[in-house]
Amino acid sequence: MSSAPKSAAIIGGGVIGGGWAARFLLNGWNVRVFDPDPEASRKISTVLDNARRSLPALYDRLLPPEGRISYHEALSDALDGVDWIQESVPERLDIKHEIHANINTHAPEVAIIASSTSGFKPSELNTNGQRIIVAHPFNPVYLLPLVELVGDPDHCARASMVLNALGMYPLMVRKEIDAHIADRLLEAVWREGLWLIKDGICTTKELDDAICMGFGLRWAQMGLFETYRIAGGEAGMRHFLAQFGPALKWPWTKLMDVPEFTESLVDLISDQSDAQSGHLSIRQLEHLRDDNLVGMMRSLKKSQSGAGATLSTHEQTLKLPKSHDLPITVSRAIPQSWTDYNGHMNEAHFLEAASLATDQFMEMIGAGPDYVAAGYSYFTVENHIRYLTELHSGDRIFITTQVLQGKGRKLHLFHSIIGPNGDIAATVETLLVHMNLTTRKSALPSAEIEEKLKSIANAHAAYPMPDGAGRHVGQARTA
Ligand SMILES: NC(=O)C1=CN([C@@H]2O[C@H](COP(=O)(O)OP(=O)(O)OC[C@H]3O[C@@H](n4cnc5c(N)ncnc54)[C@H](O)[C@@H]3O)[C@@H](O)[C@H]2O)C=CC1
Ligand SMILES: C[N+](C)(C)CC(=O)CC(=O)[O-]
Repeated sequence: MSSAPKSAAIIGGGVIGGGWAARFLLNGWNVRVFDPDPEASRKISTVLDNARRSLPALYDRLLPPEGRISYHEALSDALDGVDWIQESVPERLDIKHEIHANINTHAPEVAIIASSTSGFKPSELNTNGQRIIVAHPFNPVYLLPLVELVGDPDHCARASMVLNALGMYPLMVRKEIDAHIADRLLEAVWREGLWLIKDGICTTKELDDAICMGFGLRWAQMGLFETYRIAGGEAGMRHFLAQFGPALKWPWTKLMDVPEFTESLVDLISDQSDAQSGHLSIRQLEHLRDDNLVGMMRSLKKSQSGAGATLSTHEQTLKLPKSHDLPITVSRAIPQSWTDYNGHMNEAHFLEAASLATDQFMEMIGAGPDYVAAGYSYFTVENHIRYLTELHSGDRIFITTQVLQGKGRKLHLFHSIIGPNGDIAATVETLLVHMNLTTRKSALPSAEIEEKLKSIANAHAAYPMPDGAGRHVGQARTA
């Protein structure tokens, strides 16, 4: 396969097209946009700004260099030589049919052609023998991994590989159905919600509280069926069904009965929504949503649950840069969540970054997860941090790690955190001791590790002692 950047055509650059553009671009693809709206490039730039401040923050590795984005007045231009075509025009079958007919005329033969449609089936889109599949994403497309794939199995399988490489989670919908899987669920909650408000049972805020304070939190890490299995107690799902099965006959839902879509319903919902969130701009709400999503997804990554497992798999494909110098043990962007009220990276996260560097070094010498599972590891017994220059959200940093001593039970490392200008932003000097995890006592490392460390330490001895090594807080105590 050629290593030239791949390119995607984004047809319709609104909320969803803009999100797709960001997902492709930030994963190194070139993006070619076709949208007749003269405001399209401005709107997409704001989505890109959001994506740049949030997507890299999910990862403890750098994403590939950004691709190039271009805007095209003719559809045929936008489709020139592309590998993927993503249609995200408004959800109207007549508009979709018209644009699909044009796409079909100009699309490269090998390109995947996908529609973002929330609810139309491939059989409704492909009325003239086209080869469009559904690739239904979730907003914000640059952060949320789920994409529902519907249509020709071979095309969906190809699409699936691409989506995995973009850090997404393709879900094959095996049987086409109006509104796919996820949107049917959303639609059920949405319709029920409209009734609850129309009938004056609750306001938009109270309904949102009911989601955010309870089952919304559960659903990010386990779905409906796993959480209800647990809700059945020790007897699990069978007990849950025995208890709540009869409720299916009770009037606990109005699902088949949709409130009439009138001006007064629109006013009721919009006014309540203004009262609930009108004090914040859409941009502020987007930032709040994205920062929360990043925080949640990063913590799901630690437990490898739900979207965290997808994130972790993608992260493993992001390689550290090769170095002919001291080894690079971290290469990443600073997430917003690492900054504090002083508007810069908080002190605690310098240690977190250095701890990631130590973990990477452990992998390099063969003391990674398998070694730990075999009952041995290193424990940190001392750290000394020097904060030299400020770092800010979005800054790209890398860390080099020098072995100052690696003999017997002791391992003495010196991490230099290099900021975006190439300056040393901080140094973290770390002393570790090799441990037997069964006895919880210090012990000699394995012969292989001893050997590896010896050769690294010998090579690193050729470098001068780093500035600041051996420092302590030298402030004299005054009375
Ligand atoms: N908004 C959402 O939450 C989600 C929407 N979707 C689906 O994504 C698609 C797009 O929805 P949104 O982005 O929300 O709509 P939008 O209204 O934000 O954007 C639609 C864009 O298409 C452009 N457009 C209109 N006609 C066009 C044409 N003939 N050629 C090229 N561009 C054209 C418009 O100028 C506009 O920029 C729909 O199929 C929708 O169901 C999917 C997931 C979520
Ligand atoms: C409301 N909606 C049908 C446009 C929702 C979606 O398609 C998915 C989402 O992001 O909620």
